Amino acid sequence: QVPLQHGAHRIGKRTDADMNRWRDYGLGEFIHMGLYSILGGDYNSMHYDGAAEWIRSWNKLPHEVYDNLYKKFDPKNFDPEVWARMAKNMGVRYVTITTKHHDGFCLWPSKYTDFNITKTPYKKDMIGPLVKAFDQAGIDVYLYFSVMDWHQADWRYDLKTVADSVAFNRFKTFTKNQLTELLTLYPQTKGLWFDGTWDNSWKKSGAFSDSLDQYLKKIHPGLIIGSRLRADDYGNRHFDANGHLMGDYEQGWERKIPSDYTATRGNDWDCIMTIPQNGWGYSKTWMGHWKTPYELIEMLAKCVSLDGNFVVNFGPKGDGTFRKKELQTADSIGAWMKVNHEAIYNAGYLNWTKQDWGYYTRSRKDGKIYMIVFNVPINGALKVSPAKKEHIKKAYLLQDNKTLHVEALDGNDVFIQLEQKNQQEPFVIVLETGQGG
Ligand SMILES: C[C@@H]1N[C@@H](C#Cc2ccccc2)[C@H](O)[C@@H]1O
Repeated sequence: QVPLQHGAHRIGKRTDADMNRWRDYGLGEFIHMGLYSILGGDYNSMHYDGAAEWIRSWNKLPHEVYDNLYKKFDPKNFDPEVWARMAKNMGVRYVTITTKHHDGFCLWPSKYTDFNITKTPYKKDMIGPLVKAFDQAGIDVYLYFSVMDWHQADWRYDLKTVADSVAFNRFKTFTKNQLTELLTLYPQTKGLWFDGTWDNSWKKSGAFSDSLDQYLKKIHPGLIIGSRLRADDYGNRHFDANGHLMGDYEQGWERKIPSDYTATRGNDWDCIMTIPQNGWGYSKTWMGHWKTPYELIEMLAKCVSLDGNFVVNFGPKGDGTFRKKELQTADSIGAWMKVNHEAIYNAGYLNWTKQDWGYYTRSRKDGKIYMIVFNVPINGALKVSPAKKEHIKKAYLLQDNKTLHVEALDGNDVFIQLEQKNQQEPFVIVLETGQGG
């Protein structure tokens, strides 16, 4: 073990009520809204082929032009109730909203920079009404905050000189002040989602990141912060030099999902996912493949089957409305969740052998086992190999309680026989098990 002052201070999962609630969410939503939403990935009739919220880094777009977009920011059709209703209908249980992305523009009336929403034609705070609307809809709110801030003169990518460190110390104070402001203005917030912490300046600030983490949890008990905030004594992020997770959950799964349970290292984690191939802020042109609702539902099932949560990203337009494709996706996922949420909420990993037909989840409430089926074999029989000493007593379709025939095979294995083989969408089978031979 490497001696560390600023490594993980807890080994293993958080087990308090706030974290248990986080663990049971299953499905979440991410929302990226900012100045980049105005451009939608385009400038001067050219399309930026990177992630739309990174357009300020495009060499064809002068920084001054981008930074002056605040003069045009006016989401006239923004209605927090509409955003909350969409999320509720989709079946999400937590939402993460950008308060400040890498460009440094604040969607709340920050008193620590004029680069904020009160200086725009819209003038009004967006974060407060959103936190209220989601909270009233019973959806927990998390605030995304980018440490990297391209607008702040004291931001540094690295600390090479004394002057760098003097400036970055001012920047760290600015950061702490803004975070204190967010938690004070929006006390309903359940957690902070940090981003923009990959540069050397922050990697060299492990002691500060540790003290900031502890300070934020002191002023906001129960606050949930993932592994993207901290760096250890040697600049390691997510996992310290001894391989221990620094954070309440692993926050590294951005547009990727663990291959199996081993890859989760037994930690809490969630996967954040874009509907297009890449790009989090609104883009007029979705490049590459657009994930279908069924692809997203399969990712959801896989994440929950591996003890994680799955978070789908939406990028509203500059006027505050969502593109049709995103509304349709939310509707489709919501329709599936209305029938099958029992296999997703309060559910997690089951240590049975993974089969080709889909994913197992096990309820953390009553131990019920669910088969989320995506691939029905030609023979219409779904193989199940329960763990030793567990045997299948009954199998039935969640959607209509129709009992299915369970055919005993060698040992403890069974075939669940499907009378109807031409399923048109993913479905769930509930298994009731018993102990014994
Ligand atoms: C949650 C996501 N993190 C941000 C990023 C990034 C990024 C930066 C460099 C290389 C690869 C990815 C994206 O802009 C979005 O906010």
